Amino acid sequence: MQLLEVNDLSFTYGNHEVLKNIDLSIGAGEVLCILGPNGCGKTTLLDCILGVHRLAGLQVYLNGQLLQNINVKEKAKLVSYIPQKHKESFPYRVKEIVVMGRAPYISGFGAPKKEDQEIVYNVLKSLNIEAFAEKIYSRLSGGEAQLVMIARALAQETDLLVMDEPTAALDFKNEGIILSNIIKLVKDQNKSILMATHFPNHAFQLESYGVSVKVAMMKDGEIKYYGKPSEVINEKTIQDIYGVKTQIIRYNNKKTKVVQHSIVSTLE
Ligand SMILES: Nc1ncnc2c1ncn2[C@@H]1O[C@H](COP(=O)(O)OP(=O)(O)OP(=O)(O)O)[C@@H](O)[C@H]1O
Repeated sequence: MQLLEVNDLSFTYGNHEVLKNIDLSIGAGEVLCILGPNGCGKTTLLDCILGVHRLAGLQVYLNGQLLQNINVKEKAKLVSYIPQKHKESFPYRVKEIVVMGRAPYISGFGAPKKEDQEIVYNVLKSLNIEAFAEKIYSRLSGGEAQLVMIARALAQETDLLVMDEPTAALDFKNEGIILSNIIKLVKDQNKSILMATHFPNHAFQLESYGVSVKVAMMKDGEIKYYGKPSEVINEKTIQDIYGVKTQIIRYNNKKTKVVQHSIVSTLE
């Protein structure tokens, strides 16, 4: 059974058809990267899967259960969401933000138990950010805040994590830190990740580090190419999707000792 299965999903805003006949699936320990130009429907697709948009038919299954049949609390135990940017005006401490991930396990008006606090500490430790615990979340840098969002999702203990452009607005170093953590989550903890990204090279990098990764390349609300990064991302498909000329470079990744692909745009 797949963790996530999407069958023939179409979605319209008013009479604007934004998603057309989307099929995809994610199993345990797999990553699916959604690639595609601005406005092609990536966020709408994530929102349909998260249940933000109401669906009427039999299109989305989480852990074998039809999305509409899962109540909010149960859904929060199956899938967690890591937003692109998260603004928090109240001066919460990091540990308070992360403990919010425990909400589906806390009953009614109950407070987090010792066990919840331990889980929070353990996830902060697993991401090497335990030193942030007492810091005020809204004062963190973009990269630090993104790690805290990942920590909150891990505290939620779901097998599937949905990320909307997890490295948007991050500098080169922080982008690498987030990607390494994604690799660890999948390889060490068998997590599954659905992520929208603007960077085809992210998919190549995950592949070269031995992650089981696929890409869905979208254009105008449709998935036009679907498969392993090294099999579907190339000069032709990128030209079709984004309308830009590129060149794929292949080189030996000294760390992984495998041939890694990288795509660069060739400016005209
Ligand atoms: N709430 C809405 N009501 C009407 N149209 C919307 C709404 N949200 C998005 N759209 C439209 O749906 C299309 C897909 O938008 P979406 O945000 O899913 O694209 P995206 O691929 O995530 O874009 P980006 O890469 O810029 O984040 C766009 O044409 C957008 O204008």
